Amino acid sequence: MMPIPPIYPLWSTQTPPIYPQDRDPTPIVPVGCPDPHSPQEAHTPLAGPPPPSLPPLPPVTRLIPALRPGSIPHTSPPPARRRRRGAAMAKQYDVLFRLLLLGDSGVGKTCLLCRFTDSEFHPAHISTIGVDFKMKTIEVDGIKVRIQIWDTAGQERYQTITKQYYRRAQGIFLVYDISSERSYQHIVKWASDVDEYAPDGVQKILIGNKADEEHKRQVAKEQGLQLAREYGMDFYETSACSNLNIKESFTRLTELVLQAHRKELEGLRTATAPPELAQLEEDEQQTPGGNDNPKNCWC
Ligand SMILES: Nc1nc2c(ncn2[C@@H]2O[C@H](COP(=O)(O)OP(=O)(O)OP(=O)(O)O)[C@@H](O)[C@H]2O)c(=O)[nH]1
Repeated sequence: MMPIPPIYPLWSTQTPPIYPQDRDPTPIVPVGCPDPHSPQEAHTPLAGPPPPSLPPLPPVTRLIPALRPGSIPHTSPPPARRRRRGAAMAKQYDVLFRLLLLGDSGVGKTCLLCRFTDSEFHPAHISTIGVDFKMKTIEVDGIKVRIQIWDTAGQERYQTITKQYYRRAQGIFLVYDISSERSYQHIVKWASDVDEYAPDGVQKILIGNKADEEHKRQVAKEQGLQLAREYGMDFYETSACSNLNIKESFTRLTELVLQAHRKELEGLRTATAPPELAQLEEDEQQTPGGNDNPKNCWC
């Protein structure tokens, strides 16, 4: 029979002895360190004289690259790798640029994106945190256009982050929900933020989403058209749920961006490398959100 160990209350100042049966047979090895008990990792001393002492390491001046506003978060590949990947992608597209989805929380920005890139619709609302993106290549007027579509969080608290992405967009969707008068009224505020933070000449279109919810409609189609006219924008009523005008609206904004950058795109067919209006930052497989988790963020 094993002796019964004494009970040590939590408030006891006495250190309890370690009984052999209490010892953890597996030593704790910090993650990332070689396991000193693993035969493969065992350290074998080198034969011969001890190695000469190494020169002192230079002082570490910067461990983490500074993140400029609107720059690529720390997950982005180094420039050389990006260039190589750009070259590898060269055969697959003629031009690359970036579109941004803006609008109140819950208007359906993520659903529009998922419907367009993956032909999927998610009935649950999981709020985007910060920003996320997906990519898709489409052909417009015989030009293969690779588009990065950035999905931003509609919630007020993320707007300091999301505004940093405006300035690198070539095209912007301003999205409201036809069943929410409030989201329609807020378009004025979104448009004024775009004027303030996005580059001159950025292309915009207005989207009234959830057009399938006719019974809940609070914003007449005419109101959408009127607002779009005031801002000089194209207008679409869409439904991510029933796949109404999704391809049409994404293709239209792409066309507008192409038209706006016609000069830069001249000689496209003779160019050796595709012009990149936006830098190719990551391919889909490597986005933190990936294509599997559209709600992950880069913030
Ligand atoms: N009926 C209907 N529901 C939609 C449509 N688009 C989105 N929804 C629903 O609206 C809710 C919000 O959609 P999201 O795409 O997550 O909204 P969001 O604008 O990305 O929201 P944030 O990430 O918080 O900014 C979800 O429950 C969706 O299923 C649509 O076209 N029709």
